[in-house]
Amino acid sequence: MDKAALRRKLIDQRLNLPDRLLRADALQQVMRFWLVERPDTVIGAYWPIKGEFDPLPALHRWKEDGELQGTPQRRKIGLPVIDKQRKTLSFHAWHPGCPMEEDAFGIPKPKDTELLTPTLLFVPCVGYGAGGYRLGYGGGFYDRTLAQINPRPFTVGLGYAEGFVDDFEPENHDQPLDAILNDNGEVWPVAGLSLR
Ligand SMILES: Nc1nc2c(c(=O)[nH]1)N(C=O)[C@@H](CNc1ccc(C(=O)N[C@@H](CCC(=O)O)C(=O)O)cc1)CN2
Ligand SMILES: Nc1ncnc2c1ncn2[C@@H]1O[C@H](COP(=O)(O)OP(=O)(O)OP(=O)(O)O)[C@@H](O)[C@H]1O
Repeated sequence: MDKAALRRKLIDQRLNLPDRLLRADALQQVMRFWLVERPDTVIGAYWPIKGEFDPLPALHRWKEDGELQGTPQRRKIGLPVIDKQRKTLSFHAWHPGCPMEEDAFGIPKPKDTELLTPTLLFVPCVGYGAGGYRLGYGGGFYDRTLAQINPRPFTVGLGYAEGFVDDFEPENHDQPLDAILNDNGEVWPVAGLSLR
């Protein structure tokens, strides 16, 4: 199957997931437990489209949990803003109810908020495979951004279990993710397997 057809199949399957609410709930739980071990105070995420898992409720709670730490911690959430010339992403502060506008793809993005430097990025996956490789919508935005960004944030793919592609073949420009979480838990890196 070519990449475009695989993309269509996976998006269609995701839009028609019968038990998406249960799965979304499970993945939010997985995210929240996973985040407990992390030192980050600035996290980049995304505004969900096309049946993507919504990471924002769990992140908003993570942000509020920051205030409850022994020493209260100011935590920030960023959403992607497309740089049209460079075809890369930058991340701008978001909080519920903050002013938004639509980007070139009709996706809401924060309007004129602070530019952030996330140390952790949650990356939406249409599909994903062994080795932390992911399939996106084909814009190459994350690949291009990750190829240039310095220092590189820790990257964590998010997707439902259905998005796993058994025989996914990465291309040269594909940037592998450091971890992948789905509704069953952390599925990459695989415990006991160390390639890097
Ligand atoms: N929620 C979310 N926001 C995101 C991304 C993402 O993957 N998810 N992006 C991650 O990069 C960037 C936007 N990238 C996008 C790239 C293409 C399309 C899109 O709709 N493309 C057309 C044509 C695709 C094709 O040529 O096959 C389409 O799907 O109809 C949407 C967003 C930034 N924001
Ligand atoms: N580092 C890079 N520099 C220049 N072009 C790149 C780079 N990485 C990827 N591209 C280009 O981006 C295009 C799309 O790549 P690909 O199909 O892997 O996107 P994707 O990962 O599905 O999309 P996205 O990252 O936007 O979700 C490819 O044609 C590729 O040539």
